[in-house]
Amino acid sequence: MFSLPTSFQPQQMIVPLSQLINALHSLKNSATASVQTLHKDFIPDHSSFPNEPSVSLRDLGLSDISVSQLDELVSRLLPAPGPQEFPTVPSVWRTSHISTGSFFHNKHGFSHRRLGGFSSSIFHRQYHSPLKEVSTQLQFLPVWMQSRGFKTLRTKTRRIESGYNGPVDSEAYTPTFIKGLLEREKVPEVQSLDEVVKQRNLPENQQEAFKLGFTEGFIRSQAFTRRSKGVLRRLILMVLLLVGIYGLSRASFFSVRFRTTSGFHTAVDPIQMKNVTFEHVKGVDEAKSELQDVVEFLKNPQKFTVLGGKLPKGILLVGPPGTGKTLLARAVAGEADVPFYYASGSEFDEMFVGVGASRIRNLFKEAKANAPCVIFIDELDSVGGKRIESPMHPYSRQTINQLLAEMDGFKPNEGVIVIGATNFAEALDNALVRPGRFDMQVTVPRPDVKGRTEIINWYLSKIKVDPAVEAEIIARGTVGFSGADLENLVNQAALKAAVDEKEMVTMKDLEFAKDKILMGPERRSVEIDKKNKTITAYHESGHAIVAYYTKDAMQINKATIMPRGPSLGHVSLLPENDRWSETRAQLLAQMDVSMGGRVAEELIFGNDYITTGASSDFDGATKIAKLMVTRFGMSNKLGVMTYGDITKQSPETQAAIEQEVRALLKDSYERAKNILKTYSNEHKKLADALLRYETLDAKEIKMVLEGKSLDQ
Ligand SMILES: Nc1ncnc2c1ncn2[C@@H]1O[C@H](COP(=O)(O)OP(=O)(O)OP(=O)(O)O)[C@@H](O)[C@H]1O
Ligand SMILES: [Zn+2]
Repeated sequence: MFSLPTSFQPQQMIVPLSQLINALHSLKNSATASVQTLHKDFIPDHSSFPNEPSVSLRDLGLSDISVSQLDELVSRLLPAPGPQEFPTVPSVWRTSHISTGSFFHNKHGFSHRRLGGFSSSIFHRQYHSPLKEVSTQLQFLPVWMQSRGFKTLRTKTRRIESGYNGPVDSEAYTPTFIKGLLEREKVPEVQSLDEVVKQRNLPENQQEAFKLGFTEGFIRSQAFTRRSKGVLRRLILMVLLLVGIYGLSRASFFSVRFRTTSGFHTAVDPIQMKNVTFEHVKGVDEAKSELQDVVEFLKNPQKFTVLGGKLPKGILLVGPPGTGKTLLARAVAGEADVPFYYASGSEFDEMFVGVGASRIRNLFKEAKANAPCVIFIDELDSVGGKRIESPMHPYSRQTINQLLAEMDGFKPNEGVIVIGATNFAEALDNALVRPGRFDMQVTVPRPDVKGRTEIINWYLSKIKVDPAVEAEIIARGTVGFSGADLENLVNQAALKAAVDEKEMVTMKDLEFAKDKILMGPERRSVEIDKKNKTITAYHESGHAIVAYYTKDAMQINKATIMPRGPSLGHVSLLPENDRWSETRAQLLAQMDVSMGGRVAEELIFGNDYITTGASSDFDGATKIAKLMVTRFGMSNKLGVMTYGDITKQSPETQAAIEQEVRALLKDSYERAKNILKTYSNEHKKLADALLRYETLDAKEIKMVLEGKSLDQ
């Protein structure tokens, strides 16, 4: 397996919001502010969920930060480029999409682009409103610290939704109207920081400090209110139940419900998960084989220890959200056919003294009585995290100690395996990862192309699919998607097919779902005038033509002039594989394709009519050129050397860098122009076809360029 120095692993790069705010403020005040410190300690990325509440740039008092300042900030936050195991974008990186606007804003934070390798790419012409873009984008920043309050519900719901038709949880049986009642909790209540500050009537000089402090605990207090509201709602539910909507036959349902809703449970019920096995977890073969021993042990603990087998008591599953950690833990229990106890770290993190600790005690007591079994603690970092030691979590130390005491308190041959999940092991309290506790770590990475293909196929196998569907094509275009994201993609495609009253899900539906997730919903309703449509058609064809006729460019997947999210149209390219590294030729090709859009506008409509819609393409090209010169050692003049912080270089070096970047861009521009001049006929044909058909896939583009008719 591909293993890298930890410093390259992007999950490490997560920035506490407070630091980010500080950095943003200092950047705002001085162009040279150093934000290097931001590289250090950090919270995990819980990005993939669109419904998270958010704080916008305005809330941070930064609505007037410029795009280039933000860009500067982001580039400093980025880790050194290098081959990255996960072609993922850490949270902060998302702001870079944002700030440069060069790729789509994308709530999932998937990369179309990453340092040290540019994966699948999208080129587009966009509405011109950079600042608006920036503020929409930044809304995702606080997602980092939202993990605690909201994740439980989400995971829980997801757990229920993905129930594998088995008796997963009592809630799986809840009829729709009650489910609705329960689910309303999921809607986040967003309150801007400024509003909060206003409510408190704080003197001016304390406001900033309050904002920072509050940001740290922001979610916590909300989560708390939400929780109490949940209890209320559930009380209503109880009454409904008592009235007998269910009848006495539902007595067992009732008792479970009661325990989990009372807020102070006294007993914990295991979840039997007979029908979840390793078969259900795709694309994480390595993790599965590492866990195989644990399954054997659970099947027969005595035999195992007699043979001298040494097993950890605790296993830590480490990986980004949605990669199947919970599913894997369930599968371990399922494979061994033992009870599975689910708990979420955030459930233990309580405002009241002793509650968290007593929940832990109960959980272990119950589990030990039913050994062999698996205890799964999701979001372990929210109870056992380093950063937890703050006035906002007064009793977390107590809770951690209880957990440690419990883990120390049973012998390996008792057959209790504690599996903890975290997005990121470094966040955990050191005491937790000491021998005899969570001393085995299993990485659950985002799936690679092969894994993604398997996952897509797996979820496709549950629905009616057009036999012509090629999962691999979708997999290639979804670099950075987690298992949960892919499951969502297939669902969305099925939904789309259903809405269109199709018999089965086709490639078009899958592509549609992918674009929707990556770039936001289509905007069919936007009336775009004919002139603008024509410019967009030529712009996008320009990208496509350059990509088509440049040897080292990636293969074209699709071109469209259908507005989506902030863009007016786009061209997407597909890498053959998840690219670990890129050659100089590939980087140059990528730049040329970026240039194609603007050059097309210029050639067709003349210099006076070029639009602002290409700014993002230039940003993209510039970024690549800069990286080639300063990070990849691909410039002859500057040699094989990296220049970390450009502003710290001598004025001569800075000038040299700038000159090199300019030269690269100019050459690239000329190459694109050459191609578009040479193939001006094809360019026109493609633009016409786009105006007529709106969207063209790879095959159709090829036909148009070969002069074949698309109407049959
Ligand atoms: N590798 C996978 N194979 C099949 N399905 C997957 C995979 N990964 C995720 N899924 C789907 O996504 C759902 C959510 O995944 P799961 O809750 O296990 O992720 P997680 O890593 O525990 O996420 P989190 O950190 O957010 O709790 C699963 O129930 C499953 O339906
Ligand atoms: Zn473009």
